[in-house]
Amino acid sequence: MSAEAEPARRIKLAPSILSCDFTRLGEELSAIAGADWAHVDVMDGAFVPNISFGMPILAAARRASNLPMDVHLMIERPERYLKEFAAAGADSLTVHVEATPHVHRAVQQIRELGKRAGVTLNPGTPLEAVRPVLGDVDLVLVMSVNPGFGGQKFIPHSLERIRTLRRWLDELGSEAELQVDGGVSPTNARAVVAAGASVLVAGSAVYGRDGAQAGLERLREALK
Ligand SMILES: O=C(CO)[C@@H](O)[C@H](O)COP(=O)(O)O
Ligand SMILES: [Fe+2]
Repeated sequence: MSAEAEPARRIKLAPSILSCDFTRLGEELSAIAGADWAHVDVMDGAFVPNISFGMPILAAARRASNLPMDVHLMIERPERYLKEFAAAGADSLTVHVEATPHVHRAVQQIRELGKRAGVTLNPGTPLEAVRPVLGDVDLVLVMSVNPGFGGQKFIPHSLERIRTLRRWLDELGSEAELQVDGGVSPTNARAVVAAGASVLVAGSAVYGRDGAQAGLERLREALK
């Protein structure tokens, strides 16, 4: 039976703390204790047109929560900082193919640091760009918005890209997680999972309205 007909895999939820209230970081992390991972968006103002935060905030989040820290590096030449982010508490480190000419080396370095190695690409980048490293990663992230900001609208064509990557991973016999990030909400979560995603990132849909606990619950309900 195809993934389209019946998504059988256990779906992980990874709320993005980019949308949380930073004055209450500890409480905002406690509110998502029922999630699977905390998604940590690092932006450098060069690779993307926004600056978020770096190692000190990751280290604080690490101290405040037992959740695995899933770090999405939207920074130029991420290999310069992998060691520091690993030391600050990252459990997974995801790099953009557009951000380095040495994506394979970066992935190798992440694994040598003992962390989950992830690769990702912008919505406008052909999927072929990640294909050579699919057998070497623990996670593939499909960006379903242009990276840089929370609260954007899901790009519908992303569903096709998720389906293709799911097929490629299955053909390789890869157990890598297929993560989707950007505009994920209770409205589209089922379709994203049906297309083959195993990890959903959600920022504004979790932290946006009436508290993260309720937001997380709505997302889970939508998947039932
Ligand atoms: O990496 C990014 C944005 O660049 C994301 O992780 C966002 O933080 C997700 O936020 P929503 O689109 O779910 O509001
Ligand atoms: Fe992200």
